[in-house]
Amino acid sequence: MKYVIGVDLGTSAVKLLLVNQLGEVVKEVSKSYPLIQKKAGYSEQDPNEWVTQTLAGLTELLQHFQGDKAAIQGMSFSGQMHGLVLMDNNNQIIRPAILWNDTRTTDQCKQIYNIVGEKRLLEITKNPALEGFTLPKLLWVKANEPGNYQKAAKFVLPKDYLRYRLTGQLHMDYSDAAGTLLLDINKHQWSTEICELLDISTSICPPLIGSHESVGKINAEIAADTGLSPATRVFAGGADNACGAIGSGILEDGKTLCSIGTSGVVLSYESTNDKDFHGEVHYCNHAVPDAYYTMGVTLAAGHSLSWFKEVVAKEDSYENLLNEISAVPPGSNGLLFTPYISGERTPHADANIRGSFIGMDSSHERRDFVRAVLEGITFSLHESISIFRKSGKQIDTVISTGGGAKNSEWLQMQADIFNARIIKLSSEQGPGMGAAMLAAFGCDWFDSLQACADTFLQVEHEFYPDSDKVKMYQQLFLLYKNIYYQTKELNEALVDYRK
Ligand SMILES: Nc1ncnc2c1ncn2[C@@H]1O[C@H](COP(=O)(O)OP(=O)(O)O)[C@@H](O)[C@H]1O
Ligand SMILES: O=C(CO)[C@@H](O)[C@H](O)COP(=O)(O)O
Repeated sequence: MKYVIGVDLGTSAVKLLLVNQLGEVVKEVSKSYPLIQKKAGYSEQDPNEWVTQTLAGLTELLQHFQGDKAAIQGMSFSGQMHGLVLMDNNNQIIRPAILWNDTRTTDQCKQIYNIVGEKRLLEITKNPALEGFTLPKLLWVKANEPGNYQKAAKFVLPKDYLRYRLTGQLHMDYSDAAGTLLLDINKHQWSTEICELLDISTSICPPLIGSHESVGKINAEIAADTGLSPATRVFAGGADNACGAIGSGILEDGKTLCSIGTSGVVLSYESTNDKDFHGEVHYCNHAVPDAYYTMGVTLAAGHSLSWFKEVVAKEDSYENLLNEISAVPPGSNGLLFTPYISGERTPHADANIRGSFIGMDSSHERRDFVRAVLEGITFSLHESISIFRKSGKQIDTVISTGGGAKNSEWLQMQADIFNARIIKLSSEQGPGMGAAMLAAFGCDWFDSLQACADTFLQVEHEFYPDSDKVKMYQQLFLLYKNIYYQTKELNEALVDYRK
């Protein structure tokens, strides 16, 4: 039997999958690391933690592996997108990574629009200037930490840094580069125009590579430390959402993914890059050669739930907490929640908005709040589904993955709110599975990623919308949508009081 390893460098943890030739997950290991939040709106991580935890994870993954280590033929990566990792001339880390959910860069987004122009930026990158993207972070360091900027020889994204530490080779793949706002997504090359306009040296941009392409072999030292064979081939990998799409079989037009990790994403396959969503959703290169995808992003999806659990039920398991919600009807007995605890991206690109519970009543219990949190997250994702439907896309089936797909009640809620059939695959680890599939394809196990998906991916369960609940949620969604407009001004006024 042959094997590959998929490494998903998430925001909450690195998840490693050992997958055999049949697509079976033989072993799964997860190692978590903290977020560093020095101020409201700031979100950083120490890149060394990613490496330490990945190495510990690989060691654990291989600890009781009985087969021939050389049979583990390939490894690839999926990574949280947009995070800025700055490296000096000696490839040393200059400062902590500034992550995708860090929203300190509103001024830099304005600067990009003033200098490049909104229309030109959309033409080149297909995306608007959003706080979470990498280019505004680079400009923030340039303006606020000139000493660090001067030292910067290269910038990379999180999983590129991890791959570098495992192989000694530095690259960035197209799907992740698409989330930097520096890639000309039609030409598949760094935009010298944007670099020149913003006075950024193109030498800071790393070499580009395809997601399924080989970057070489694992370092001998890393192999010895973890128990891997030094013959293990390493493939570039991709952005977590691109890999999540591959790992969920989103490989042709008409397929839609809902992923609930720390962030939440509704993603749709695009065979071309010529559609115009006016920047309402992100438009990126897929990790599949010559393909694209569009997506709407809820900044704090799973994060809203993990935050709520941390505040009110720290010692409880997710299973216990979510068990309570089946006793609560849709609408959580008159309680609504907006998941804007870190600001929002789709459909409101707004770094200052914050979350609300609306309708709190003395009769409400913890379970009402839990249900309201899940409904609020799902309503937010439904805003992205609505944008896609408005553009003419037919969405009757959605593949659901990520931590949020672990709970059946939540999957049924997705069916009722999206008014679509929800498919749960046998592994909810879409991005890690996608990374494993890129390695399997790179190792020539299959002629195409689709052939790999046909072998690797199995439907475990389907959830169908309940027509009565669909109607209730349609009414509640109208109320939910209104909360943003009713709370926007209040939140602007509260900015000065935040940490
Ligand atoms: N048993 C569970 N049921 C429902 N949601 C869960 C469960 N376990 C974790 N989650 C949610 O999944 C999120 C983590 O998802 P994951 O895909 O691992 O995230 P990431 O890739 O960002 O690290 C948590 O923030 C939590 O909200
Ligand atoms: O910023 C985005 C997409 O634009 C996020 O989706 C990140 O890619 C992080 O993903 P998770 O850690 O939630 O999987």
